[in-house]
Amino acid sequence: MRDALLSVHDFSVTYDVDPPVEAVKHVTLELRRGEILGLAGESGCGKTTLAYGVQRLLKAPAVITSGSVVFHDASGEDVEVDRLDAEQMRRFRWDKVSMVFQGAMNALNPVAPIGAQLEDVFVVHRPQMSRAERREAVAELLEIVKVGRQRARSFPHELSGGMRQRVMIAMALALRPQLMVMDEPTTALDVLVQREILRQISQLRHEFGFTVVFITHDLPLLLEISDRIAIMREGEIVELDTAERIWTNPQDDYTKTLLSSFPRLTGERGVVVR
Ligand SMILES: Nc1ncnc2c1ncn2[C@@H]1O[C@H](COP(=O)(O)OP(=O)(O)OP(=O)(O)O)[C@@H](O)[C@H]1O
Repeated sequence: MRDALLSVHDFSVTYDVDPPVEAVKHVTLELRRGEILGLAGESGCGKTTLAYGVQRLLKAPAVITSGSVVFHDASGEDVEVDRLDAEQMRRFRWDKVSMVFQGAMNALNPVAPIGAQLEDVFVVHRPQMSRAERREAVAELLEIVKVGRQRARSFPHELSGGMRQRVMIAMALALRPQLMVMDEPTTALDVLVQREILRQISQLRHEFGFTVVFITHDLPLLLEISDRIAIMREGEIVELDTAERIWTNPQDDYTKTLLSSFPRLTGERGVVVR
């Protein structure tokens, strides 16, 4: 199996407004299997556009103006993402990649128990599963994300924000994707809950072997949880290196500025065991 999971080459996105916004400019990067890649940079630098763009999730006025994206599937097959038709793309998004959005926990249906909502993922995407199998899979998922199987009948409003976000992570894990893109997934949560969830994601990716792209402007957080960090500025990746080297020996002036803008709260990295 190849070490690389996703190869992005010369990828550019422009928002075709007046004047046009070149949101992502000639980005080339390779995601490695099993890593947590942090994507950092100020608001508006293009993080979300890049992450959505490589999955072809952008709508007009966004236009992909250059580049290619190849997904190196665990089966050994190379999937050229830009060549997939609509139906292949839909399946690709669910089976290979999953997303956890900012405030995702508010996307749960308020009038349906969380177990039923998780089950729906299997109803739609694994129609061959029996009801009993689905129920068991849901119970397992709720255990994995430490919500507990006994909560399957709970409604979203009966759960805390942290619990609801765990349910969303369970949903993202349901089909065992190879890549999980998390866009500010825990910013709405208090710091302790956030750390706890991140610790768990880090453990889960070892267990399940998925890759994580974690997007945030919270660089100290990324330093704790990421294997590598890409620093984005004005649509470009100005530096990409291990979290260790970004922390101890940043090369780019902008990275240095970003680092110096955060107070050293603990003086040390590694609150999250990687
Ligand atoms: N629909 C749109 N139309 C026009 N410009 C857009 C649109 N969406 C984003 N942009 C612009 O593209 C640039 C990149 O935005 P993007 O949301 O990708 O940045 P970001 O780094 O993810 O920011 P944030 O951290 O605030 O989410 C910004 O200048 C933004 O104003």
